[in-house]
Amino acid sequence: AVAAANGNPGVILLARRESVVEAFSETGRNDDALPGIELPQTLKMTVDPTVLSGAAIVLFAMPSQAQQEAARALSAFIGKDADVVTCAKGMERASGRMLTDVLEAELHHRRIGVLSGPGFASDIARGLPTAMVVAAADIDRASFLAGALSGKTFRLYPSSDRTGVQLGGALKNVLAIACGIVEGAGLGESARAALIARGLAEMSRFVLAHGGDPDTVRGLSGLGDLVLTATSHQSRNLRFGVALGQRGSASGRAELVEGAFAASVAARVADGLGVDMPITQAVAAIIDGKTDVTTALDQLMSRPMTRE
Ligand SMILES: NC(=O)C1=CN([C@@H]2O[C@H](COP(=O)(O)OP(=O)(O)OC[C@H]3O[C@@H](n4cnc5c(N)ncnc54)[C@H](OP(=O)(O)O)[C@@H]3O)[C@@H](O)[C@H]2O)C=CC1
Ligand SMILES: O=C(CO)COP(=O)(O)O
Repeated sequence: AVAAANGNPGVILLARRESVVEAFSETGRNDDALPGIELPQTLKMTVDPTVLSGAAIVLFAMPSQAQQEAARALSAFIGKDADVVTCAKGMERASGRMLTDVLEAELHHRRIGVLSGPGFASDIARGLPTAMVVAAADIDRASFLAGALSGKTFRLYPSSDRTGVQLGGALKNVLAIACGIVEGAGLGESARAALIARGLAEMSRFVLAHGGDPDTVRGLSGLGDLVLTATSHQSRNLRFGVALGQRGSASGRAELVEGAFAASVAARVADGLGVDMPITQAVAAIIDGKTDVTTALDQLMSRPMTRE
């Protein structure tokens, strides 16, 4: 929607359900996803995947665990010269792969980018000021994407560190859950600040182990998104964590909580790589029902002292 609002001609939203397209043509809105928000009149919507063949930029905006399935289903329709950009914040649960690796494996020979950073969909769609980052292996491609998608209220910074940008987005969700747990359990705002700072150190180590730039997570994707989702109740990850902290242990979730997937994937991958990620490990153990909040906190606080 923001790409259409920014004056790009021919922006098409490919929906899965005919009912979404019908509702949009009647109301000019998609109340399922963005209740009450008027979408740009220049936006077109369809369920016909053949529209992808003419697209120069294809944004993959479905949840992380659906990206492979969607790529497989849509691969034949996407042109060979298209830039395909994942907007999801996660890692593939079964394999532990980064989403750029998932898309590269499915969409041979297309350029795969990443869009991430602090921005609630409803804020962006309402035209509130937002700054995010778009990464491509080639910085010139990232600059092209930033120029094509940015507008007066939506500012994209180009980056060539796809690894740092996407892992920042995936891991901040885990830390937002941790901050929610701290809030729900009434552990205080000092504890939240400590989690943000130590969580950022975990992110850096994980990014470095994947060959990315550890400094990337101090930018919009990473610190920026963590500040947003660790403090705003608009965040589904934060709200999920608050409920966990109030109950003391895990139970079901009604909406998409990407960090609940990312916690166990990142914990498993970190174990395999020998990367120290105590907060992520604790969140994964609480969600998987292997420990409770009180025990996890005791373990975090009794870890051997190390230099910051
Ligand atoms: N919401 C937000 O504020 C932000 C979200 N993100 C990230 O974007 C990603 C999507 O989040 P969000 O939009 O909130 O999630 P939603 O659960 O709202 O899903 C988004 C869309 O994905 C579609 N979808 C689900 N499964 C599939 C599939 N297998 N194939 C094709 N399409 C599918 C859904 O279609 P249908 O409607 O038919 O179910 C829906 O239209 C997440 O990784 C999230 O972290 C990033 C920044 C901000
Ligand atoms: O990533 C987001 C904003 O940057 C959205 O966060 P939630 O998925 O926690 O709602």
